[in-house]
Amino acid sequence: MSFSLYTGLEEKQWRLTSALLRPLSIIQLLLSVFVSASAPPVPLLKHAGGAPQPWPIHPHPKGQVHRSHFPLPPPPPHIPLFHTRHAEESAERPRLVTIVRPCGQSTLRKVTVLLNRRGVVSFEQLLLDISEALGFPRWHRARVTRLYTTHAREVRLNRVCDFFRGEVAFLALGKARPDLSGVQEALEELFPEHSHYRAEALRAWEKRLRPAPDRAAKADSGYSEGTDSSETNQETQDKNTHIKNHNIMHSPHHIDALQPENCNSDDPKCHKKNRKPANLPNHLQKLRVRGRGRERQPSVIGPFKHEEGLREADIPSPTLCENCLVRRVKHQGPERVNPLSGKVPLPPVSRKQKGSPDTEQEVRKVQVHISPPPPPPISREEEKSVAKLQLSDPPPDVGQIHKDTQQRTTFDLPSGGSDVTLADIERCYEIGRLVGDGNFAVVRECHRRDNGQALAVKIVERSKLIGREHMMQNELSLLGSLCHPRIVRLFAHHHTHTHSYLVMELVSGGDLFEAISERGKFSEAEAGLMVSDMSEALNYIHCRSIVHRDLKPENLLVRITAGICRLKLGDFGLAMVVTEPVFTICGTPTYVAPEILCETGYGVAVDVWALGVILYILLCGFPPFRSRDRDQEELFQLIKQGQLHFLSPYWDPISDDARGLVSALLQPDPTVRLNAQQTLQNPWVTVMASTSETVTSRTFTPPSPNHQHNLDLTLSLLRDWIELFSFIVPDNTADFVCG
Ligand SMILES: Nc1ncnc2c1ncn2[C@@H]1O[C@H](COP(=O)(O)OP(=O)(O)OP(=O)(O)O)[C@@H](O)[C@H]1O
Repeated sequence: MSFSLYTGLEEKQWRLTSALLRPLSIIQLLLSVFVSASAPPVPLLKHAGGAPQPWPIHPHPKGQVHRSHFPLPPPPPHIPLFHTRHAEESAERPRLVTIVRPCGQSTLRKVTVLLNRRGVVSFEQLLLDISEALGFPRWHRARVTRLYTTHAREVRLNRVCDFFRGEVAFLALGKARPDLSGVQEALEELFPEHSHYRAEALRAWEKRLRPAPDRAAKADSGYSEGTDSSETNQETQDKNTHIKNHNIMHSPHHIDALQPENCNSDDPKCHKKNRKPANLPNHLQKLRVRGRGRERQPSVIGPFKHEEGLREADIPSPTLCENCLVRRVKHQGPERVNPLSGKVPLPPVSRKQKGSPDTEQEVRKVQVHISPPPPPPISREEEKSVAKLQLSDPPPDVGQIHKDTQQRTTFDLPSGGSDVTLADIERCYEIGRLVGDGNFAVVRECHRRDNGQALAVKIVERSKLIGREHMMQNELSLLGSLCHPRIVRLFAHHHTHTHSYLVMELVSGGDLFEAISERGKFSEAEAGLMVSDMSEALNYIHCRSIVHRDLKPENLLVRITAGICRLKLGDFGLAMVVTEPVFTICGTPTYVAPEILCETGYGVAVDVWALGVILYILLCGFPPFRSRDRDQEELFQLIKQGQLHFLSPYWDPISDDARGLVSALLQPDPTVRLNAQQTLQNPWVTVMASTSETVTSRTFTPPSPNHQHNLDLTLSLLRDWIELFSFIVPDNTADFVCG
């Protein structure tokens, strides 16, 4: 789902909204207001439908980069960078973090704190504050001197951001080497119901705490008694454990990082995957991918510009269990004992606040929770739902579906309400690595336990949808009713008390946003094929009077065939059936059509506008409408004016036909704009698409038994390929996008 405009809201607003509905949030709100008093207020814009909707009129002063916003081309000074908030990924967003301190023979200690990045003055201070929160003042010999992720990765000086990313649980250690049983106990405390996850984490700890027969091996273990071990040890570790290092550096998910067997280091696919984790925060993705060997525009980096030493793999990602942790913390009423912390979250502990008597009082109030409350008994209803889940129809094979697009599969699974538990879902699906995340959901690869079929599961935290439940319903009812090769298939959906799980076709090539981030721009042939794919999908839904309303690269999933991107449309959170003009303002700023902004009523043509914006980006690497000062109001003015410029030199090599199509799609008047079917039939699209498809299919010509013949054929195809592309895009290799 996407609520980019709806929910480009400031943290405080979101918390305010949520707080009306959840008692704990009121406390969180107060805490976050307390810690982020410097954040500017954001006005609410009147929602066309009547209800006020949050609308981020002012750009975020910290310059955070929204995933929907591409890094803009650096050379011409008149092309600016612009950003909006991305509250979920914001490092400025206060984080609820649970920290457990294994204490050897004595009982472990645990605390959940609400931390704000802005309040952290230094890493040392953070350690001291956490230590104090756990009941170990700075003079105590058992004070906290090291912090580790649950998978044994040390949080170090230059990785303070780990604390403000997806990880929500950490282990705090002192100078003494911890024993494995203590760690195990801590993990049990954190993840009582997730034995598999615990086992993974424990394996990582076993490696980390491996006995050190000599100095080198000790360094390799990553834990030493010294205080300056981290960097040196890490370096040694990097050198000594090649495979592990390979995975740690590049794995998109730290569970993978601990499973070198999952990745064959000789497999180029594996290398590619590892090179750019799908779950990397967007601004860092851009930073890493596009910054290779170039000077970067500092503002692109946003709040992370001071963390240049950061590595991709250093960014942890949330895990299923950790999501559950967040969920649990969030859903406890303040009067109830928090199963993780034993108390409601504390305000951030920082040097700034430490002096204030209030904060110190809060810190002293920390009560250490030793044992988790017993799990709630499984009700009869839940038992029934397990049975239903297990007896449900299996999702059909994806290939089969596309052979027969008429085929419909019904899933007699519980939907709506709290019908199943996470344990039920885990019994049916093995939920694995993160493949993507959005504002409201994380998407993970999963496998059906009965037949091993690989699928994707989109996990939506329901609390994030408060007041927007209809968005989920849209996705379920509309996407569930569609069956087209260019549209991601929804197979089933399950709902627990707190989360919704949408089981979908797995599209393993990432999304178009990542592809653009990696490639910068595409040849006309590739762009033409992608436009053809998008138009097919749009034509299919528009014929059913469905408007997507959030067509953007993030919602286009990629399947790479012979190096060529084929697209599938996903995320129908904003989709709706349109029978008369719609006035609701929604979408994503870069792609929003002028008629949406003008509030004159709109229809399916808004998707075609977005298609035009995407085509423009595909061909040159930056969007057609850009605000010089990252001012969203200005951006909207530019969109409404609809004056299109094909900037030189970026557009110089691009054909008139391509430009013509861009202009026809970006017609401010929707009645003059091409529709999806006309786009599909556009001569440039048909030629480019067939060119790309021909090259793809020729590349896949079945090999002849004659090896030499095969070799010749490959070489000739390669020559064709090079000639073809150098003819279409003479400067195809030039990469001028945002270095
Ligand atoms: N079926 C799938 N297979 C593989 N990856 C997927 C799939 N569906 C989604 N993803 C990945 O997960 C990301 C987030 O998914 P999605 O856009 O549906 O979430 P969201 O929270 O609704 O997003 P938004 O930020 O637009 O609201 C996508 O950008 C994509 O990279």
